[in-house]
Amino acid sequence: MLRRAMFRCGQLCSVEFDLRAEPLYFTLSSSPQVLHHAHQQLFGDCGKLFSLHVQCANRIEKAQTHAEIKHKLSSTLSRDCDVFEASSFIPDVANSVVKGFFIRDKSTTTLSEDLLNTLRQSERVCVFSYKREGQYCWQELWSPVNQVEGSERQYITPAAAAEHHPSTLNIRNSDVFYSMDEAYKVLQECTDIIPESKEVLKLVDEQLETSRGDGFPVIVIEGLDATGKTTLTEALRESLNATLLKSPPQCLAPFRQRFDSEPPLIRRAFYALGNYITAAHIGKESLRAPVIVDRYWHSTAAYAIATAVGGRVENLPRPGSELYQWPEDLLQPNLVLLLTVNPEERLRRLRDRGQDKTVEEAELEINQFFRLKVEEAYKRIQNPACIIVDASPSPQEVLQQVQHLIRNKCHL
Ligand SMILES: Nc1ncnc2c1ncn2[C@@H]1O[C@H](COP(=O)(O)OP(=O)(O)OP(=O)(O)O)[C@@H](O)[C@H]1O
Ligand SMILES: Nc1ccn([C@@H]2O[C@H](COP(=O)(O)O)[C@@H](O)[C@H]2O)c(=O)n1
Repeated sequence: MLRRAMFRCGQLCSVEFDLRAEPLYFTLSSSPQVLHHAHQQLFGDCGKLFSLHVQCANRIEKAQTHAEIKHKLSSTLSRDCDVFEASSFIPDVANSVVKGFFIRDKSTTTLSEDLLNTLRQSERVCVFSYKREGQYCWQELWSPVNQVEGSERQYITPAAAAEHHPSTLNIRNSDVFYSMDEAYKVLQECTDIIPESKEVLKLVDEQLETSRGDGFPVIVIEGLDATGKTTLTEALRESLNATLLKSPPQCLAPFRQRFDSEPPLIRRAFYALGNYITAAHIGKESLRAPVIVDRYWHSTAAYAIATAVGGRVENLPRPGSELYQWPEDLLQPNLVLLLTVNPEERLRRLRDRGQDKTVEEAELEINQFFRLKVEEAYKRIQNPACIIVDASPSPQEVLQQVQHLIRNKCHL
């Protein structure tokens, strides 16, 4: 197999060197180019530098191999190795991103080389190494025996930042699905390796009738975990004499853990299909009574986008991006309410629920960027957009606030 570098001439390349800052951007050229200071810092004076990516035509195998490598790198490499997420892409061109890793090994051991050599024995894994001479740095195909495999030198050439963060380019139909068919295809492609896919597809097939006439209102309650969705949806069910549904629906519960352990392509397709099953239930139930839905497409899209996009909130797709548009073939609710509480109150609620203190604090601290991105993505979703509800007051006050909104917007 021809091994082609992830970082290639003609493409813009990025390395998530520091998650709090912009990625470091560069291109490649066949003539030597002087590195900027920041690039020198990244490449450093340390001994060994590698890039690594999966090259494979089958998207399911590629996603799984990438996830396996990510796990291996983080669990095996010593503290002397830094592993950065890296991409190469064509600016503004959807699905042009090739994802991989950049490894900086400061140790004197051969741990990273041993691991890379093992990975490299797979036809699908390509490893390139970097050499420095003064202010110049270039990449070459890496072979542990001969050190380099005589490929042409490609010099690292500093470049200006891309207008759109690379992780936004591959979201459509990899992280977020905008039609049932696209999500369905992913699970069809998985049936050999994940037998449960067949059962999920069967459940989807059984629920195809999703059209809804002028039935009762459908109200979706969204929000991060521990914002009070369960508490509120139960109270609304009683007070409105409504039917309470969830996405993913109960019939998918036995499969959830299985799909949660899969890479984003497969996991997100599973949740997308869950929404279509819930839509079918909504279609039927809203003929009889108002329907309250605990999480729906806003959650599926917001979590998927926030996970796919590295680093800061500023890296999210811009407001108004088509990535925030509701899928045309998915039943729309009449009202979507987003419960928000400040991080301290959410932490208190998580604690009261009995979650281990250190774990939850670590989660809030480490995932601060993630939480901000999920909340912001929720707010950017359109048609329908969500209405923000301050869920900090007591459960009774939140219920009253929401009942008032439902009366005004849905005339219930
Ligand atoms: N308005 C409120 N004021 C104070 N505590 C609340 C309020 N609403 C819910 N809680 C408490 O906060 C915790 C989380 O609430 P709940 O389980 O309803 O959240 P959730 O959004 O459904 O969470 P998850 O998505 O993780 O299931 C529970 O212990 C609940 O009793
Ligand atoms: N409609 C939905 C609902 C959930 N998800 C995914 O599940 C996670 C949150 O679920 P909870 O049981 O904790 O509420 C979240 O990570 C989402 O990725 C979804 O995609 N779509």
